[in-house]
Amino acid sequence: MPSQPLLQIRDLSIIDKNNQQPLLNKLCLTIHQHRTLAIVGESGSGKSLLSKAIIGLLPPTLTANGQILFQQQSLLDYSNAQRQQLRGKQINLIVQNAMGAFDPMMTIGAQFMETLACHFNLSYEEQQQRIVSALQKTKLDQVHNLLGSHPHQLSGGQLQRVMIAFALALEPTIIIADEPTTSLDAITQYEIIQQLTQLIKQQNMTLIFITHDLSLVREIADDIAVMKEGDLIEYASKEQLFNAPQHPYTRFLLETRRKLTQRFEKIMSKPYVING
Ligand SMILES: Nc1ncnc2c1ncn2[C@@H]1O[C@H](COP(=O)(O)OP(=O)(O)OP(=O)(O)O)[C@@H](O)[C@H]1O
Repeated sequence: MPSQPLLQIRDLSIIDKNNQQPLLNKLCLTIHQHRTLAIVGESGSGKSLLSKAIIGLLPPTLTANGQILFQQQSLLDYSNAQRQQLRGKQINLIVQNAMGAFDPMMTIGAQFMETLACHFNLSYEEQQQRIVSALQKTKLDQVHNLLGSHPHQLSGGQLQRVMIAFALALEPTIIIADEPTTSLDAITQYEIIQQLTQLIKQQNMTLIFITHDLSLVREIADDIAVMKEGDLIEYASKEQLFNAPQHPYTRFLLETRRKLTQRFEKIMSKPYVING
């Protein structure tokens, strides 16, 4: 039984003001509380633009028409100040390139405290408690050393975990994760996503997860939206989509993945022989 709609997107179009080209076409999507929605689709299909429109970070050369209702409030009618207040605390974005998201001149601890101060009125001790707890939840070691470090002193995996900890510490209603681990190796990627999805469930948050990776989607999603060339072509529960895909493009995506998996399994089942 689906829960309350948290986010309703109605006839959302995004137009390039320079040439009036539509980049997203009258997209309609309802996102329910406490669920994980995966958005999949080929490169350039409009996944990131959709997430930017939700969080209010579209570049000024693009315009959004239609409606984005968050808890019945029309976000496209919000002022910049209202959007800024919502960002981070209510709707939080975790992006792919963690390094670019941090200030290189400030320690992680100082940035964490600054972020919390924007949204909460906490004492120094309360801030520290919240920061350490969020970092530990993402399985980061030596938290105190880490807080004194600058971003360049951390690995890609550590930085991604810190970014997730920032998001969790703000206890947002929705986290949008836009290919958050693409730049990491497969094992670290898998571990981080597992932790992120577990923590999101524990903290009763809603997750929108943007990815190309259908195997990951099968693991973590409740619902799946498939995009192609600015259109939402299919939106269904995971079971429905994997068992009975309706659109030929969705069938093509699933078939391609199945063939790749079969090929991989065939290669792995052969004994390893060194020629020559
Ligand atoms: N600022 C912009 N101005 C004009 N066109 C843009 C802008 N940003 C994105 N686009 C175009 O909009 C389309 C959708 O881009 P978007 O970044 O949302 O794709 P995506 O599905 O997230 O792709 P990827 O998986 O490669 O990240 C693309 O054709 C892209 O070139």
